[in-house]
Amino acid sequence: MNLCVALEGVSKVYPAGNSATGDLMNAMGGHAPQAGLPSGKLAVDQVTLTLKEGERLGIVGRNGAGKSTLLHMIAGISDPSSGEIRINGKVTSIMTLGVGLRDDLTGRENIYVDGEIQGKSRAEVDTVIDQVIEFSELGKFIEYPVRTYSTGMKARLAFSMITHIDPEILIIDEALSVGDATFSAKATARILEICAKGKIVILVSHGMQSVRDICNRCIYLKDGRVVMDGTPEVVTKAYINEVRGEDEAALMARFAAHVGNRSAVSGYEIDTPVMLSGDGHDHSVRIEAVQTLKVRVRGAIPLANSEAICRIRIVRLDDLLLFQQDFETGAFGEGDGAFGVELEFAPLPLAPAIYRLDVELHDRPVTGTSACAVSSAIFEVYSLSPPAGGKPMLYYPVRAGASPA
Ligand SMILES: Nc1ncnc2c1ncn2[C@@H]1O[C@H](COP(=O)(O)OP(=O)(O)OP(=O)(O)O)[C@@H](O)[C@H]1O
Repeated sequence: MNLCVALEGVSKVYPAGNSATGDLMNAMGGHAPQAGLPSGKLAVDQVTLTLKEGERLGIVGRNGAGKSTLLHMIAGISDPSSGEIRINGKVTSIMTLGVGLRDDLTGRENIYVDGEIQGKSRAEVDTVIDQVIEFSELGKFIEYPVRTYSTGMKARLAFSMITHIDPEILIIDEALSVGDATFSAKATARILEICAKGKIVILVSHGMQSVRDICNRCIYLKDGRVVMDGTPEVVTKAYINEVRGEDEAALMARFAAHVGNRSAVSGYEIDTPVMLSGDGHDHSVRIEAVQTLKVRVRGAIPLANSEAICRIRIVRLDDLLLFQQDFETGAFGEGDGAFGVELEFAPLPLAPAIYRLDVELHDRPVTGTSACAVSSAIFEVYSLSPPAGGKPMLYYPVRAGASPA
């Protein structure tokens, strides 16, 4: 028998109101319902695809693109709303590793139960059980109830069980992201072994490297549609570039909204903060890592308030708070309601990336989050000797040149 998976115009619509997320996604850009399809969330849209023996398909796409829905239909867990799925061969699916395990049974007992579900006799399971246990690296834990296992241990057991039953068509959803790096490498090698025997594998993963390592074909799913079908190298590269472009634009837009000086209460003002290196030069835009940095803040508070607080924060582009300190403005008062605060980092303990400096004025020691005045600036920390592996993309939404407002 020639193993084969064939999808012809397969669509899936989740009825409206089935999930809050589904409704929201729909409202934010779901497609208009196709003729003959019920209204609701169109999760998979007219997918036509044929997989032959020896093909290892990776499916990539953003959250909510329809990857799991597509896999569930191929695995027979749910039916398409329209279209046809033909399958030659026995489908074995690992949807979420460890979910099918019985918590009250030991690891060993679970292997027998799973064998029975797969149609194996106890004697047949006996011939592979030692290999399964060895592969799982669970040691003595194999005799303990599964409820005592960590998520990673459950994943190892489930993966070991599944790959020792010679699946014909193996469907894996994110399985390889579970477990430690060593086991994940072993799991990848095991899948390659299965593939070498000419089987069909369908893998959904957010790990582009897993897709490149395991698959020889890849589709990019976007809003339920196949927008690209090609080699894993080409498709994953195109996907990463597109996602990165969208993420960078979204992140910069988010940050840009925070940049500038704003005064919410009259009398409270902050000038754009100045950043100085150890030699006194202005480095407000680009600062070299591991150098001394001074932050100089100037502004005004009402003369009558000696309790005002100036809060300085440094936030990384992904919103991670890295530094926060409150200063009494009164103690630094320069008369006429003007205040000045200076802060020195010697050296600056920030890795190369894009950051935001927030300065807030509060009329008294901070109790809530509302400030009387705020000033924010974006800056880049760079290194003349960047670590191997390139720049972390999330932290680099723009090239050098972002300037404080
Ligand atoms: N049971 C359901 N009822 C209603 N809508 C659903 C249901 N399951 C999924 N959806 C919606 O269908 C769309 C596709 O979901 P799906 O889980 O297939 O995407 P995915 O690509 O696997 O996402 P992720 O990468 O986050 O797992 C999403 O908009 C999701 O909200």
